[in-house]
Amino acid sequence: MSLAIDEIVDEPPSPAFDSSKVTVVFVLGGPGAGKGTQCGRLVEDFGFCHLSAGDLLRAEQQREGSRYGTLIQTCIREGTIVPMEVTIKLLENAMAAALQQKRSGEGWEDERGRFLIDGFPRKMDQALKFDETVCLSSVVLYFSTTEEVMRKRLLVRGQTSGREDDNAESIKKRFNTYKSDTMPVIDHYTKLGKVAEIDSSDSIEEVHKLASEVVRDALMGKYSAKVLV
Ligand SMILES: Nc1ncnc2c1ncn2[C@@H]1O[C@H](COP(=O)(O)OP(=O)(O)OP(=O)(O)O)[C@@H](O)[C@H]1O
Ligand SMILES: O=c1ccn([C@@H]2O[C@H](COP(=O)(O)O)[C@@H](O)[C@H]2O)c(=O)[nH]1
Repeated sequence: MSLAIDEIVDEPPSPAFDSSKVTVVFVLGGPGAGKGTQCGRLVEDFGFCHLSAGDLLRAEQQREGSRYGTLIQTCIREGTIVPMEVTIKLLENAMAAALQQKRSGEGWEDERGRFLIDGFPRKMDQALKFDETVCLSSVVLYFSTTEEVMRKRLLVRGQTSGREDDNAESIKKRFNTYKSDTMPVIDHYTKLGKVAEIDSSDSIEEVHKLASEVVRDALMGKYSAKVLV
């Protein structure tokens, strides 16, 4: 007996969220560049849902019964990248939960949504996988400043943050990982015309003005999502 099957077409999986409805803005920059601070301001301006990959990982690390707790703790302390499957699943779940809440306000009508994904993708494998399976990103906000500025900010933050990685030794490791793993991601998106670089050396207010202008342009489609090649 022969079993008929349809033609087998080797197509990539379609993303979980449609990028014509769901806007994903990646937020990158070195440790302490000011990503989280600026995301907070952009949420107020534009009604984004702000998802920090680091915060999601720290919450998973603390969650009772998590099978990834120890792995996440080690990676964070050593400044290395948690395997992408864990981070991408946490982000996808958080996006689905935010969309299910059916928020109101600009950018959330008719099953739409807008997300600032902070501190992600940190490595090329994450970038490719997220764009392919979760949602094609539209723009990357890249906050750039010097290591000296970042180190100073992190050491000040470390006095009160309680973060295991805001100390001189971890900061050094995080800078190394940033250069080896994250800079190639920024180069990749630069080639696709998706990167808006913002100098974040200035005061929070000044950086916010620049970031706000870029995001306004991005939401008007200046950085249209391109298919990765
Ligand atoms: N423009 C700025 N001028 C001075 N201090 C700043 C500025 N932006 C942020 N900070 C301070 O620097 C510290 C790091 O900022 P923030 O947490 O936003 O950085 P981040 O890029 O999200 O860091 P990480 O990647 O480590 O989470 C915080 O204490 C914050 O208050
Ligand atoms: O995609 C990611 C994002 C973060 N991590 C790990 O978390 C820490 C802290 O991240 P912050 O953005 O500074 O809060 C980072 O150093 C990595 O160890 C990750 O693995 N993957």
